[in-house]
Amino acid sequence: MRNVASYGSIAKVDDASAPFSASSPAASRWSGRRVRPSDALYRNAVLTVACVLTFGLYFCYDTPGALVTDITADLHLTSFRYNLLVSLYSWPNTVMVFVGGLLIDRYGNRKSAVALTLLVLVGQLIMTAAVTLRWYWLLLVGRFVFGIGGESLNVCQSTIVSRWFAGHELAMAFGFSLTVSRIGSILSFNTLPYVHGVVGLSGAFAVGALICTLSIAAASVFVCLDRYAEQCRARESPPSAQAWRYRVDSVEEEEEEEATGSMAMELEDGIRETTTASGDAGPSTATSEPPERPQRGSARTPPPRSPLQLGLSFWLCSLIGMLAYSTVFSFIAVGGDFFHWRYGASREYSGFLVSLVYDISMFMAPLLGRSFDQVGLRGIFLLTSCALSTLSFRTLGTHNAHGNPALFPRIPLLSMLTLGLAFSGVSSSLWPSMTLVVPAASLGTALGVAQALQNFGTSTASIFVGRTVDDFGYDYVMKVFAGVSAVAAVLAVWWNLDDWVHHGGRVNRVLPPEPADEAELRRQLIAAGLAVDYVPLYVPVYVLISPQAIDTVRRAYYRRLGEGEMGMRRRDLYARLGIAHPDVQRKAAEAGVRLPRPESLQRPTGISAAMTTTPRGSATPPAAPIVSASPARSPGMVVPSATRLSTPMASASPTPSPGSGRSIEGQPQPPPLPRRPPSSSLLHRSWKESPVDRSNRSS
Ligand SMILES: NCCCC[C@H](NC(=O)[C@@H](N)CC(=O)O)C(=O)O
Repeated sequence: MRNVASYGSIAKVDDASAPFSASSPAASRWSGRRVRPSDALYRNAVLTVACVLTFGLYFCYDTPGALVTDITADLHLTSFRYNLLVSLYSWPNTVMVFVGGLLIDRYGNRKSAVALTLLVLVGQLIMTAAVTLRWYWLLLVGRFVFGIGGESLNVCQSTIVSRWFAGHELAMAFGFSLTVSRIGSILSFNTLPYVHGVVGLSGAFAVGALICTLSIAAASVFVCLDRYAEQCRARESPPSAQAWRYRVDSVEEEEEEEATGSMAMELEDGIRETTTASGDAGPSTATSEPPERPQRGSARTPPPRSPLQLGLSFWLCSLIGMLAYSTVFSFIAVGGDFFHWRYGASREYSGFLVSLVYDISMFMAPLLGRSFDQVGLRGIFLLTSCALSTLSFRTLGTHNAHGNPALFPRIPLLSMLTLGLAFSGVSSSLWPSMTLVVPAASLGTALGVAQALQNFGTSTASIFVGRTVDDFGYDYVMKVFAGVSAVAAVLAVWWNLDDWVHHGGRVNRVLPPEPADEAELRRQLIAAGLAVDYVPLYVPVYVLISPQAIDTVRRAYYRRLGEGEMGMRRRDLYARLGIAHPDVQRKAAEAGVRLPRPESLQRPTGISAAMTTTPRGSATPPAAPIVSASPARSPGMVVPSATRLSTPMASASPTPSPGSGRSIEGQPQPPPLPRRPPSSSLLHRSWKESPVDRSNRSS
């Protein structure tokens, strides 16, 4: 047996085995309105903790950069040793972050977020111990552990954001996560030198560890929020609904298969689209609750794909990211030196110019993200950003005929503003697009591969810069960077074309609201026959069969026949009394049915009698007089004998009295029906206002 439970405004079929689930109307009545994962407040909380996840990571990542002079001086590090320390974050991640992505797909976001924030903290604590003990090798170990946790944490954050904010909020949510990450970097550069002055190197690293605990707290809160959302979803989505989702997914899959030839991919795409949500209920759902993570072991759950199955679109996107990020990151690493030596800028101004990339990105990321959500065009903007990078590097590596380092003095500032805008565009459009071109079940793997490529590109570019600058100079390096950015732009053209031809331009489209949006979910449940939309069903039926409706139709009918208000009241009265209306009598005569003559009617004193039997002030209108051959049944009531109709003509009265057609003089009478008040309030009003009645009462 199934019953219908309330799902917000949705009536949904639920299993009777859970008669008082927390989502049942009864439970809702007792518990009041519960916070729903689709609430804006809830989703903002999720976004906040998701952003804070990597705050500690970015703060600590830039600690060596912020304290470069102090670290090298305090620990007596050579340039090689320092660079080895810094690059030990990236090198292992040319492989390790790929493994991390696989594990994230395997174990889910909640476990991964906690484990990875812990790993980042452990790495930072090891580094803190290392600088305290002045053990360089331990510093390397710490940076290694920190890097393994950190890059995978980036992947985890991206999968969380894409699952909770899939749809029309995706890019903006990514933008906010980038902003918080940038704030972590900027805070590190701006505060750590002062912190070092107060508490020394160990203290500065310890502050980083303290900030990492903030990220662990964020991970813990995320676990609670995500789990609660999942519980809500489980309560509100019966197993059959889940099964239906997968059925719909496979339909989508078949449609897409023709275009892509990849059945599994589209099945997973469909699952992401129907379960993300942001959540799944996310119901930002939009109402968005987080998308449901496909459960392993489920017969219908598609397995994560191997990287080789991720498709051309993904690989192009990853390559663009690798080229674009590697030039910017490796330029940032040497930017201060570059501006100082090549342009003669002061150390401070050089630092300011370099930091512009992060500063602009911090402000622009959410703005660009919001724009992408509103107008789409992620692919076009990624292409434009790569072109802007090309322009920026090209101008930085251009000199006038006299060998002066700039075509005009403002080149560094303008180029860095351009590069900042380009970097913002790349980071704001690349990651949301990445989540659109890979199936949800393989997102961790895909982002892991992309990050691994990015780390490989950045490490390689850094080595290239180190080996090239001394022999060929910075101009050469800038020109190579411009060339690499141009290649990225060409790949972006290819990527856009491929997406347009094979996938209908999905990366440039405006995404619809979360599928878990309540309205959409209701539509889906109703379409699947799992919910009853009682508003369309119940209200029209009620309206159609209501006494008011019947009376309105009847009145409209008689009005069309030219009956006035008084005539209709008379009809009401005749109907109530069970007396044949003159029209009826005429028709009966025409039909050859003999009706008693109207003159045989006694004065309807029975009306008064009937009224006296109705308590004053009673909400129940006076019942029509019960017609009975037995006066004993209704003492004081005069039976208008020979006036009751038993012929079909009685039905000429649209609202026959309960007693009509049951009493014809000389004929056997059926047992009297129980008294029942007239159902129409209009009839009641007519009755009360009837002048006949008034005259009867006065008599
Ligand atoms: N969840 C954020 C997506 C990554 C943002 C991106 N960072 C990276 O790609 C890191 N691999 C950078 C690093 O090496 O720290 C960014 O735009 O910062």
